[in-house]
Amino acid sequence: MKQANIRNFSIIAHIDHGKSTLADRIMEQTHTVSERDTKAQLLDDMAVEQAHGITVKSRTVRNHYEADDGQTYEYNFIDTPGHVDFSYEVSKSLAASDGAILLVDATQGVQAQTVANLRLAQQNHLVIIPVINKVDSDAADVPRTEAQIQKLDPAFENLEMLKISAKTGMGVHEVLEAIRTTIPAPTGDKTAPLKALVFDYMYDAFKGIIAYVRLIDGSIKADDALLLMAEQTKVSANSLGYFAPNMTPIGELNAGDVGYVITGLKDPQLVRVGDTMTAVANPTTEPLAGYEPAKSMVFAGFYPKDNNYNELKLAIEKLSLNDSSFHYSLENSEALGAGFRCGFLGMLHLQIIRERLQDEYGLEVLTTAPNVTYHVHLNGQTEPMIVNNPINFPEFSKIEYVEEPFVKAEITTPNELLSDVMKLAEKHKSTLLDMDNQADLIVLTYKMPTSEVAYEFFNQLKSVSHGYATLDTTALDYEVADLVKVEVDINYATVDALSFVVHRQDADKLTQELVKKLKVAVPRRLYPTPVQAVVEGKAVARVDIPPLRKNAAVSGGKKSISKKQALLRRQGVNKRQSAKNSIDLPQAVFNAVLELDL
Ligand SMILES: Nc1nc2c(ncn2[C@@H]2O[C@H](COP(=O)(O)OP(=O)(O)OP(=O)(O)O)[C@@H](O)[C@H]2O)c(=O)[nH]1
Repeated sequence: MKQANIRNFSIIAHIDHGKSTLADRIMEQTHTVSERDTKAQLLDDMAVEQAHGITVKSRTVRNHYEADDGQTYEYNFIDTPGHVDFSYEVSKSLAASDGAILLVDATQGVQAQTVANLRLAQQNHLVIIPVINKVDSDAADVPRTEAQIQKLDPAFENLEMLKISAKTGMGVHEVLEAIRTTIPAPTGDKTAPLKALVFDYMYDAFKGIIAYVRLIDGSIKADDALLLMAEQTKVSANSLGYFAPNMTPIGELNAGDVGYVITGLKDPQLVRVGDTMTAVANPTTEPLAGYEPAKSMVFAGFYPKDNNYNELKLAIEKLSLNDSSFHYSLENSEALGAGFRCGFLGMLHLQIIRERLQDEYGLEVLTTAPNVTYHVHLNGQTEPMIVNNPINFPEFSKIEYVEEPFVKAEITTPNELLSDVMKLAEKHKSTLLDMDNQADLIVLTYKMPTSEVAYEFFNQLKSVSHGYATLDTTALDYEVADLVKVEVDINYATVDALSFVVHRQDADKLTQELVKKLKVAVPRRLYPTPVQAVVEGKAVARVDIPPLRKNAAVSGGKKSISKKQALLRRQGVNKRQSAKNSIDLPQAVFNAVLELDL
């Protein structure tokens, strides 16, 4: 394929505006797949994606398009996820594209994520084709949607926009033509030293690490000796090809192409998304700019449930490779043993990783309460202690002060929901920095503690705005905060894995809520079990879990004395045993903490 006949593009859209449906139609109309094969949304085949109805992981698919000018074009479509937790994935896909289709649902109009994704595309200097979708729907308001899009960018002002139905296929041919006529062909030099952007990775149990690449210059042939520049890792191109949408081997990838390289490499630690791939024989001198590594916002402990630590370790390693914004390190808890401290972009990300462990690896994990990274300044120390695990949060008498991270939170909301959204933000310790109009939407800019945004805020925002408001966050600096560690004692023994850190002002309310939940969640025993929440050495909330059976000392009046004595002896044995036994806690106990509105 001549380079002039290649187009690399993405589709960017607000969630549910029809991106996957349009991708399916494009694959059908270019005969990449037959209509029969396009069962329910081909691209969203990951089980979690189907369960959540959202695209999590980016895919790339090569299509061959026979255009109206009589020529055949190679259309590399790079799918992007639509959720805010995954904007990191979006930037990766966009860096590999030359243009983007900005898809807007005519029944909803421009939404916050439309604006946020457009901004990312503009930062990547992509040519943008706005397209209005769902025009077949009775609820569509095409003129209003068109007017909103026109206000987003001066370039769209007098533009005649494409109006389509991804569902019926109407107008999709015009989109295919616009891709050819509007998005530029890649401009690389096939004869220059190899320079390829590794924009994603996948792990395959048999084939090892598979790198997704966009070739900027040069070419790759099977068996070429390659170099991943970040870690100076040498690999061999065991096999290469493209996705159509299944892996399709090919002998050579050239400048401008998007495809995959099977490296055979087994160690996930040696590869990095955003890396530059070059040839050992004739390496490029200048690596590509790559990406900023994604910073974790939320941390939580993952512990194996059924003694399958090694299996869990392997699964977590593979997932972190496949999802470069998911980080982990090893950790230990007295209550739960060996486990992992995992870093996520947000709570939805955490939930999705948990589900992927279950769906793809059959592994259930115990999850501890989420937290952010704190800077703890100890008395007499100049450097702060970096704490991202409540277990390591130092004892209060040693602490001079604590700092927590803040974010700039940009909330885009329809005008009529403004007051509800503002009330919610205020509840989460925010400071309003700015207020602006964009199309028919209001953009509110707040400064907020990261912990307030990262846990439940997004779900609450979705709920008060019926899904119409969206959120975009950028990290700001650390600031002093009044934080305390809450410890949970069960039967007078601290269960370290249940500890969490909260703002002092919320500690009372949250600990009361917590013990109430624990009263139901902690398994009953033969004797009453006290559960208390402790803050700075003082028990601030307490419940007693009732015993499993009637206590011999207070009931069983009709029983004979010897039977009572036997029962008392059994209870005594149980008490002594339990003092020695490590406590076996079900996920329900951890959920009691996870469900708190921290
Ligand atoms: N009426 C109508 N419905 C559509 C059209 N395109 C998509 N839909 C429906 O809109 C819903 C969302 O479509 P998807 O293609 O899954 O949306 P998406 O943007 O890929 O969603 P995410 O992957 O979650 O970002 C589905 O129920 C589709 O059937 C259209 O042109 N007309």
